[in-house]
Amino acid sequence: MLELVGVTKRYGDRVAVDDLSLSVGPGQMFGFVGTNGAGKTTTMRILMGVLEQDAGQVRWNGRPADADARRSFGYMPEERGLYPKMRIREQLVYLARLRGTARDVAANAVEELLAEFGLADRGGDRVEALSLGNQQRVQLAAALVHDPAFLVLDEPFSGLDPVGVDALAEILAQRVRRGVGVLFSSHQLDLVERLCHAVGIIRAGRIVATGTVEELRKQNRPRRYLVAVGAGAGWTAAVPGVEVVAEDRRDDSLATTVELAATVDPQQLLDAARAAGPVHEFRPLTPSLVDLFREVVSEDLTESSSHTAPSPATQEIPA
Ligand SMILES: Nc1ncnc2c1ncn2[C@@H]1O[C@H](COP(=O)(O)OP(=O)(O)OP(=O)(O)O)[C@@H](O)[C@H]1O
Repeated sequence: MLELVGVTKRYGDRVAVDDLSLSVGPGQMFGFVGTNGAGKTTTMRILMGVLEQDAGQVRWNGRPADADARRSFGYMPEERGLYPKMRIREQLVYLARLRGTARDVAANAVEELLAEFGLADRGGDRVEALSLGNQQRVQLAAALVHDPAFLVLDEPFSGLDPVGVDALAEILAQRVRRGVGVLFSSHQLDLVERLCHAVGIIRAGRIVATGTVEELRKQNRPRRYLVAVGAGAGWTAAVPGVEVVAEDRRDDSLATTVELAATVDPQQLLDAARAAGPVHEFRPLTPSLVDLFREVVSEDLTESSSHTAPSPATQEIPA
């Protein structure tokens, strides 16, 4: 189990990570999402010991994470870090050896990984001879080469084509099935929603929502329904606590998106719709992670910016 407890990091006056806590269990895939400059990379660097936090703690299996613990982690840093002139096979063996893997074990692991990543015939090439997407695969292989117990991946899917995304997702899923915990950042929210057991949304250095996507949907969120009725507008007035969010005129009906107050039973809404005219469609609207993300990152921006000390030259603008 990996835990961050109350981690805070400042760069001068700027609070990049603010009292951040999260945990990722064994065999859990955790998606770390947030707007540009929200603090994801800083958090991951602290997790790996590349940066030191000003307050808080990184814990691994119930104890403060030390160098040994971190050696058992696999890391794909934002700045990447392959040697462009070095041959791929040689480089991966070297990185595994740095992490304490015996030479023959490393050599076998590298051959397996090259095959897994579809690079079996490129092992003798220099990194710089590969396409960017393939360099990315080698970078991921480098994070996996010492059979890590935990993976920290900064934007591992960026730059991969859809086939590469699926291949990497499967490689990670295999590790997860073997009990490896994975924390990765991504701006590809559809992918995060598809792959992750849990997500954490970070805004201005703080976790503003965390849990499964299903849990995030339920957290204090008004329920929305789409109702298409062969009648004019205004029928929703019959049910107190129903607010019309959008209306869309169709050939045979008016499709109304409504938000229900907690007191409203959706059956009342259906009854009112049927009383108004023939009901062509009636369904709850499930927000995607993109919808949830937009909601939580756009809430209370005035409050979120108040704990940073903005400098006009460097201030990030939340999306
Ligand atoms: N070395 C540094 N010196 C000063 N400020 C920094 C430094 N590194 C990061 N920051 C600031 O800390 C904040 C968090 O940055 P960080 O790179 O962790 O965000 P991020 O969520 O990874 O963003 P992105 O999605 O764009 O990669 C930003 O405001 C950034 O400008």
